[in-house]
Amino acid sequence: MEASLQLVMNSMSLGILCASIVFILVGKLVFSCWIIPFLGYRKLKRNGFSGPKPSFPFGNLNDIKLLSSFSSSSPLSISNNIHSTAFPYFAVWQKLYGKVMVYWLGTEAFLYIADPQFVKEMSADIKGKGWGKPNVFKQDREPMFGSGLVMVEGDDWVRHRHVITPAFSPANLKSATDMLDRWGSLVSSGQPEIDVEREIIRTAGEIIAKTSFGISYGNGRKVLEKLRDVQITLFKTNRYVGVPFGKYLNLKETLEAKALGEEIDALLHEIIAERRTKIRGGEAKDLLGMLMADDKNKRALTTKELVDECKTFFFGGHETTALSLTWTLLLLAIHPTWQEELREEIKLVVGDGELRDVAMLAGLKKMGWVMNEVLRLYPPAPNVQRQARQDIRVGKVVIPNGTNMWIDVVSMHHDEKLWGKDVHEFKPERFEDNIYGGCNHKMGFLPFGFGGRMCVGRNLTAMEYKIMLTLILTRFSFSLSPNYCHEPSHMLSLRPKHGMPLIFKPL
Ligand code: HEM
Repeated sequence: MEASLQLVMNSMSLGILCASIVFILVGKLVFSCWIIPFLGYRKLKRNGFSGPKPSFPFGNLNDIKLLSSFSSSSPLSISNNIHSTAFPYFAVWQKLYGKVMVYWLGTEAFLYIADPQFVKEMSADIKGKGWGKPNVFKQDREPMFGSGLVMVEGDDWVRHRHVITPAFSPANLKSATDMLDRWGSLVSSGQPEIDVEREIIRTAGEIIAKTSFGISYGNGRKVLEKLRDVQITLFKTNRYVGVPFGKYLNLKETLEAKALGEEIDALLHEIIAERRTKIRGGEAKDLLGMLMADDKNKRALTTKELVDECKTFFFGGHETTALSLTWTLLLLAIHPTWQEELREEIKLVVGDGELRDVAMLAGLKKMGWVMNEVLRLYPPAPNVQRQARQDIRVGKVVIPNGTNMWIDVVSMHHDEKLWGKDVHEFKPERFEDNIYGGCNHKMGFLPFGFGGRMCVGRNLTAMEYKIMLTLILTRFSFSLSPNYCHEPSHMLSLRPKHGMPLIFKPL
């Protein structure tokens, strides 16, 4: 009798324990998925920020999908007025709620900002180290960037940036010449149409693999191909970023990205291990070598940090530069007078010789204007992201601690009020005497971001851009293929959705 009473008591306590655990778990879930976002919503509203009404648990994801489905592409007309094509939902919401408003990715609030004065005021007192990067993207994009420089924060960011910045020295760009040889043989074999997007991304990948990691394209290509696969997987339109348990709604994509991320890590571990043996032999001239040379220093990066930085640089170091060249070739193909202007400038600065001396690049001034104008009209990094790590006062309003921020660079670069009536025209001369291109606000032109977290690779990019464009312009003239279909689209970077076929003629 006593034994069976004990058994009942035991199973009751077990039942109570299980019920308590379930209660706590459900409570935690409701708190993090519903109460916290709801309190955040109220705080943002109290501060006067409005925006499209979110629904639980998807936020505005369904509106984004719906409005994106109306976006159009056209094989015939090429307009540089791209904001409503690439970001139709922001274009619609901006008209309704203004240039600073709130939208929701699942249960994550994002403060959308397309007003340079607001960017200036919100960043006035915050140093690079004080900014966060949205946790929701850190988790989602872990297979691509890990905790590399783009995502890392606080004292770790200071340490990474300190180790990395000096490593940006003039790079070996021989592979650009190899690309042009490849194009030359394609043209002479009777195939004058080339998809320059694919070709240039390949070459820029080759350059970063060689110059930053001292590895052959063969090895680098494996990493780049897998990074590209992760990018495609992560940017499939049907994903639920920000939705609680969203990764389980996209289980196939989540597992695919994770597996690819692990394969990339394994390849990079191999490359790093190989370099460790070489460095002992005294070879440390490229980015990876320099990042590893400090191994005994207490600021040195761990192997996991090195792997993450390699991923970051492999990706960040080739795609943006390649896209700036790709969009340049589009604009030069439809503005042949600018092709001629640049050829004339090259003749004056470089003569008939070869562009060997990096100092010559500074003389290519018009090419610099063209690069800035392309980065204005088609910024390869179309937005800059931050997360508040403290309450931030901007005039009368407060951005609450933890708020994600999405700064819409494309919108600011295409804002008639900032640039004037000719805002959508390709006019490189607007940068002739003015590094801000005549924009009436200094924070209105942000192709490389702003403040302490501004892009570390911007000087390398300018160099690579000028060398590659000089090589292309002195060997070929080019025009647009009738097969080109103009649809700039957002897949982390701003890219031509249907590639960039051009017709090349050797000079
Ligand atoms: C046209 C070419 C490029 C564009 C448009 C571009 C754009 C950007 C932008 C907008 C940011 C964010 C800045 C911010 O948060 O304020 C960034 C950061 C970064 N970029 Fe670039 N980038 C380019 C080329 C490169 C290259 C060639 C490399 C490396 C070789 C590179 C490596 C990085 C890294 C590591 C960061 C993170 C910096 C930090 O948070 O401290 N980028 N870039």
